[in-house]
Amino acid sequence: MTEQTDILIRGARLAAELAERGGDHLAAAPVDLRLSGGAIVERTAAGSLVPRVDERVIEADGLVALTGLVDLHTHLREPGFEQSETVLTGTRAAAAGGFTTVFAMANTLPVQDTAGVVEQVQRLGDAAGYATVRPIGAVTEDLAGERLSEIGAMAQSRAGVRVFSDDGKCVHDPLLMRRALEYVRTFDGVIAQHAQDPRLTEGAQMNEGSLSSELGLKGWPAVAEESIIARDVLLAEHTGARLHICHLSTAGSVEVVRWAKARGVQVTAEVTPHHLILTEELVRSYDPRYKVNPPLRREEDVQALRAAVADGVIDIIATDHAPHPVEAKECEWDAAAFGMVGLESALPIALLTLVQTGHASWAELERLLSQKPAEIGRLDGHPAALVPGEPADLVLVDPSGASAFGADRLRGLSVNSPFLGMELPGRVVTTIRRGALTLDDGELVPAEQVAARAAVAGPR
Ligand SMILES: NC(=O)N[C@@H](CC(=O)O)C(=O)O
Ligand SMILES: [Zn+2]
Ligand SMILES: [Zn+2]
Repeated sequence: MTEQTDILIRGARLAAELAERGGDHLAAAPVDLRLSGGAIVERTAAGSLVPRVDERVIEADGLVALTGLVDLHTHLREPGFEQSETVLTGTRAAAAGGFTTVFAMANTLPVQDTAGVVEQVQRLGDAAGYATVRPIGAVTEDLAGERLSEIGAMAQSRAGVRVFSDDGKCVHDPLLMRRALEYVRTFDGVIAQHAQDPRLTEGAQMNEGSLSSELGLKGWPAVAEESIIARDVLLAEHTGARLHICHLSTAGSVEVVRWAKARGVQVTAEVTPHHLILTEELVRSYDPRYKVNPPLRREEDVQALRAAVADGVIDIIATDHAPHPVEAKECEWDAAAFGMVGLESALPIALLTLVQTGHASWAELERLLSQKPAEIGRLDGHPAALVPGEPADLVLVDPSGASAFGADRLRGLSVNSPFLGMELPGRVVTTIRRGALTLDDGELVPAEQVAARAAVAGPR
């Protein structure tokens, strides 16, 4: 059972060859792909490769193949919050969503602010085997915003951390932010900022505007996000370091990032699937499933974010998968936790909001969800394309039709998805990591089998 089986994928269409926006996913010529020893070894026109004895054949007619998805913003919750998610359960959700790598946010307990903790998280990921886990290091000790964490030790550790973030909290002190940028610049790292001015958002519960007044909930102004982004792009310019902005949520943030990019600042930006579709109107229900940080904004913001993906101001889609236990969500709005799970719904929402609306082609989707996040995170061992010689990390998607997104689609420990019950396109059919199946015809491969394969392959 544990030895590596070769895989023959027959008749897949490659996302990379579907470069036209609004085009038909059958427009590309189908290909056969042979995977062996963890790599892609052959690629030919469909119908040319003959299955070998013992080779696993996957019929992919009508399916689109992308390089494995990479999430630069996942909360795996372990260590410390294992009732919400663990590295194992979170990476199972990742595999179900077509992800082969996740970057694990640092707001664990203990916080991922030492070499020991990041190495522990990476080891748990290696052992589980469902996805490559790349820990993110905290910028400040205990996320307290007072002293820089052991950034150098985490970068030099076995985990080789390149992404640092206090996500959940903003690095608010400009001097600390400056020092952190100067530090990561020395080894080509990046600071991923959760842009939220804490003073402007004290007690905030939803987007600030006429609706927050109407509902009597304390507002979260757009300027609380935009002012931090404006400051930080200037600090990035001053230091010459790389800056990444987490979960952009307002039209104004897009304009600030556009301005910075035009000046040549090394800034990249992410948007979550939920901010590409949901608006503050949902808060009228007072259903805490819609409570998230940053808050759901206005329709104009949703449209501006989609347009920013289309014109390249926004670089990537990241899930901000934020699992919370039932008690933290089935309560009054004010008392509920901020956050939504998102790994399993990311690709369907991206198809619905970007590909089906003509904002992005399939080829661009592969950049948004795989190539560019890998580049920002300086991820080693990620395939640049589905061509011979590259690692066999890939996903097969069935874009035809739509179906109700049910709780059965959620494979992590928590069920706080805002998309339950929605008709969504795009079923993730097969996920392959390092040449081994993690998701097989919509079903997760059993944990023992995935772990045994991962043990044979060794840590990446
Ligand atoms: N997005 C959220 O609403 N919550 C995140 C923190 C964060 O991403 O800021 C969490 O850790 O729960
Ligand atoms: Zn955040
Ligand atoms: Zn987050």
